Amino acid sequence: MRIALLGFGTVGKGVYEIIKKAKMQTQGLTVSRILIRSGKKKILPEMTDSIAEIINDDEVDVVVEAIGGIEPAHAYILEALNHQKHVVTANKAVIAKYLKEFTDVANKNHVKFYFEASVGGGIPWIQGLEKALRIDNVDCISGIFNGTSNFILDQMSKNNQSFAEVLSKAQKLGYAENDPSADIDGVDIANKLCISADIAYNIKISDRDRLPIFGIRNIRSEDVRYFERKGYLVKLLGLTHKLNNEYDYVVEPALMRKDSLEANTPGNYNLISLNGETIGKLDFFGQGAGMFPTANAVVQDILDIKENKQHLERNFDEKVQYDANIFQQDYVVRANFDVKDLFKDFDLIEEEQYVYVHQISVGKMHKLMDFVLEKDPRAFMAGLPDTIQKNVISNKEIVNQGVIA
Ligand SMILES: NC(=O)C1=CN([C@@H]2O[C@H](COP(=O)(O)OP(=O)(O)OC[C@H]3O[C@@H](n4cnc5c(N)ncnc54)[C@H](OP(=O)(O)O)[C@@H]3O)[C@@H](O)[C@H]2O)C=CC1
Ligand SMILES: N[C@@H](CC=O)C(=O)O
Repeated sequence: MRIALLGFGTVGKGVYEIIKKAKMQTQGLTVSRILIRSGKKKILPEMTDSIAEIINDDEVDVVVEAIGGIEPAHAYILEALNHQKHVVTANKAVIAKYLKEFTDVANKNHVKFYFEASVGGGIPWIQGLEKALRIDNVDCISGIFNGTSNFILDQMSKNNQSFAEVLSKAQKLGYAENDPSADIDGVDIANKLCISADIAYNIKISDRDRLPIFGIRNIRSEDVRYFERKGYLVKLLGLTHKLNNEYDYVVEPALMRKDSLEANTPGNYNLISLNGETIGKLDFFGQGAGMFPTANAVVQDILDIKENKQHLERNFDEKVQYDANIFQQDYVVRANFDVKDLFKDFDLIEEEQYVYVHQISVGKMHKLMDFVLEKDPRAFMAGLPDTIQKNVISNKEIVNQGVIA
């Protein structure tokens, strides 16, 4: 099986190295072409700067897209599929946007489009989710989906290092995105949660602007210390529930009890959980970022193609509506002005520079935080998932509160 790598950065190099090792299972795999940018030195004989050369090479069976970003990745993937080449990618940004289009084009051309590495790095999460869906409806997905932000929060907590110091370390280790703001502002998690929800609920999330996303850009060492004194570690979580024909969705910092699985997820590790009707809560744990864990997942997809292993078929056509207010929970806010008036409709407790807001819906909280940020762009907030419950002003029945309850 002949493979063309598009991009020779962290992931591309990792795939190349794993395949070169030629272990029993990877025998028969050859990297025959590598796309690099024009003007870059061709240090390997397989290197080319011509995408047309790759697309028109009849001997290339699988194209691995590892350049990242939206364009030209989107165009290259479509070209490869339309030339009857299987495609494997780790690029969650482009998949979150075009999963349905890629799936349709792959089906039309009778080739595979596989993307295990795009969510959870080396963790077999997509396959685990798809396997759960063979039997169960999945009504909750939650967890730590980003290695860089988890690494930052972990190091800030364990080594008392500053945010900037640890971010630069995560970049050197190859965990962070080209533009690391995607990692720290929650956008990378939002992409991974969209892909997971698309598969779990068989939908296409398109209106991304409505989704509540709050990152860890504003967290300070003093916040980390204060929450630790209260018995919590801060984690950046993604969470979605499905209730009948509605789903919610949020990316936000959360205070996790020190003995929880999330609090004990270290470094670049991810912990992703689902809740299924008969399987109950199922947790997936492993390295969510980095060269070899990610490349490992890419090579697993290539082997699945070689062995003609089918993944779950989805048409992403279910009609499930987004609702920002299915659940409510307690939140804590830090701002440099008095926020009590803004949250006057809720029970409040003030402690040091923090205000705890009792039982506010996720959608309402994120809306009010937009006002807080207008006055104090450095303000921070975190949810307390231990307190999550069905929104009292909604009369929806909770069938199952899922993994976080
Ligand atoms: N790193 C990780 O831990 C993980 C990464 N991913 C995803 O994998 C993908 C690749 O990430 P990663 O390897 O870390 O990124 P890198 O930036 O390390 O590598 C990308 C490579 O692609 C090259 N490239 C970019 N555009 C082009 C182009 N138009 N033509 C040819 N080459 C191009 C870049 O060249 P140049 O250096 O010249 O810009 C670079 O060498 C991304 O989508 C990322 O989100 C997914 C899971 C984990
Ligand atoms: N930047 C991402 C890489 C893997 O998806 C992360 O840190 O998780």
